[in-house]
Amino acid sequence: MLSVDRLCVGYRTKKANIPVVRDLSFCMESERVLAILGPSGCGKSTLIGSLAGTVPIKSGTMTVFENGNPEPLSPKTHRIGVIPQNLGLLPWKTVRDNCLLPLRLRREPVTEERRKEIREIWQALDLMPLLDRYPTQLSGGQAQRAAVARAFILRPDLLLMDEPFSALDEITRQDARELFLSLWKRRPAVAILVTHSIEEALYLGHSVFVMGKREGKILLKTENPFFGVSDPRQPEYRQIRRLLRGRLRPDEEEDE
Ligand SMILES: Nc1ncnc2c1ncn2[C@@H]1O[C@H](COP(=O)(O)OP(=O)(O)OP(=O)(O)O)[C@@H](O)[C@H]1O
Repeated sequence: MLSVDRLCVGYRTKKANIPVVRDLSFCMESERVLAILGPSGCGKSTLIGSLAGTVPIKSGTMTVFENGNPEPLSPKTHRIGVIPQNLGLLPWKTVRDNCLLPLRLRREPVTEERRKEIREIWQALDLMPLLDRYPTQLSGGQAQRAAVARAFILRPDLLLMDEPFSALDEITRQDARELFLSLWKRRPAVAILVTHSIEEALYLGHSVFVMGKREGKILLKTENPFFGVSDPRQPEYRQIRRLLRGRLRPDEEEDE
């Protein structure tokens, strides 16, 4: 389980302090995906960065409970798989080396069993013919698949995804979502997905948050019974979609 309690994060520039997230609290059970929606600039990437350990927090706690024992979330002690907005592939390394880098940094031995699993991930993502290419030699969709592979190869305890499929056309995007889901089901981790797509949030999130423009406030939290359901036609689906759409409109924030 992941617990975030009264998290405050901001940036300091030469001229000002910029508070971005204030007193944000939420809890996630194991093996769940949380999808976060919110207007541009509301602090979604900042939250992802805080959880990944790349953006320093001002106050608050982020705790992982394993077998009931609390431990502060840290990239040193936890496996945190990140798919950042820019994918974060190193241009001077091949797809193979990019994918294996997190394991090498952690000095993890690649056992025969692990090697088999890595191969299966590459095969599932159709990366085998691309392993010796460099990121600049990949299409947007191929690069995205390499970033997804890299995150899953780590066997993450926590998987953080910042608009991982945003650069893809609609058909490739649908394929990428399905691939993500099948990989996640094999080895379910606590996962947080930032997206601008309501449909994507409802396909990939067990629960969905809508963040507001001001101070990373959560305007709406909803459970989503349509996780992994493609082409839902039930009225309840349309109802949740309408609710989320309404909450994403800027003028809806004022009445909170
Ligand atoms: N390094 C930084 N220094 C100063 N301000 C920053 C920095 N990074 C982000 N910000 C500011 O923090 C706020 C939140 O940015 P963030 O990238 O978290 O938003 P976001 O919700 O992910 O946006 P988008 O949907 O456009 O990606 C914005 O006002 C942004 O200008």
